[in-house]
Amino acid sequence: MEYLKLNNIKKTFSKNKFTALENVNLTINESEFICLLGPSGCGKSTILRMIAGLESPTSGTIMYKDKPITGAKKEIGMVFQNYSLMPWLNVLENIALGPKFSGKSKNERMKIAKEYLELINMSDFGNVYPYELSGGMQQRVAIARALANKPDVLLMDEPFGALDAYTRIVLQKELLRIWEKQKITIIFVTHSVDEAVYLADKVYFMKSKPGKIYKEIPITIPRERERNDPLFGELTTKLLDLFEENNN
Ligand SMILES: Nc1ncnc2c1ncn2[C@@H]1O[C@H](COP(=O)(O)OP(=O)(O)OP(=O)(O)O)[C@@H](O)[C@H]1O
Repeated sequence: MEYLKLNNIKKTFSKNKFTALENVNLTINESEFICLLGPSGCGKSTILRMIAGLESPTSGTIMYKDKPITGAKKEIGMVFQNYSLMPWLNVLENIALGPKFSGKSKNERMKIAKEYLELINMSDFGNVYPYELSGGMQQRVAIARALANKPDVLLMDEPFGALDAYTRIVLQKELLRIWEKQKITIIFVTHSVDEAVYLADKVYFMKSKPGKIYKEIPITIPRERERNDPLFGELTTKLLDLFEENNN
């Protein structure tokens, strides 16, 4: 059985007849950490939205455990760049939202929410409202909220893009800790070469006009990765060269 497979995907938006993606083939294994990297407009978010079942391909198929994805699924969760927390709910209530929609009792959902609050090291912040938290903390809560649905696959669309450099590094490390503990599959969209090399098992570098996957780069640096590892520098240069080539 193949875990997650995109077969010859084409995506044309009917509104403007714009072909955003063509010929996209991608096979993702269970528990892998994949980064989609590439210039603005190459279709990274469109790929995520299709895997999430929020858009459908114009042609081609997306198979999850050998079944086509035809709409949103509980097994596939998503985290966006802009936190998307409900401002009128406190942290625990935000995390408990998914379990609430899936019909869990108040006791059960609060138990689940506390478990994930602990996972993100924010046990003391359950009663706090999103506006009282820093961007980094809000994004931690958004991750916990997605995980509380117990997804097998987590789609992350530039989740750290709006954070300052230091917070971003801290959350990258946190995310790896959570990924190793939860053994989920992560598909992570980023513009940052450094972030992709730090996080991914494999980086898929994409090209635009039309968007396609141009190269698969396995990141072979042993974990925990150090940015001063010579291989880190080598892979970073290789990916930066791909950006350069794609701009010419
Ligand atoms: N609903 C839509 N209707 C028409 N065109 C769209 C739509 N959504 C995306 N596009 C276009 O499809 C292309 C791919 O968009 P997408 O957001 O997937 O790219 P991206 O690589 O994620 O970009 P960025 O890195 O800037 O977020 C872009 O040219 C975008 O303008």
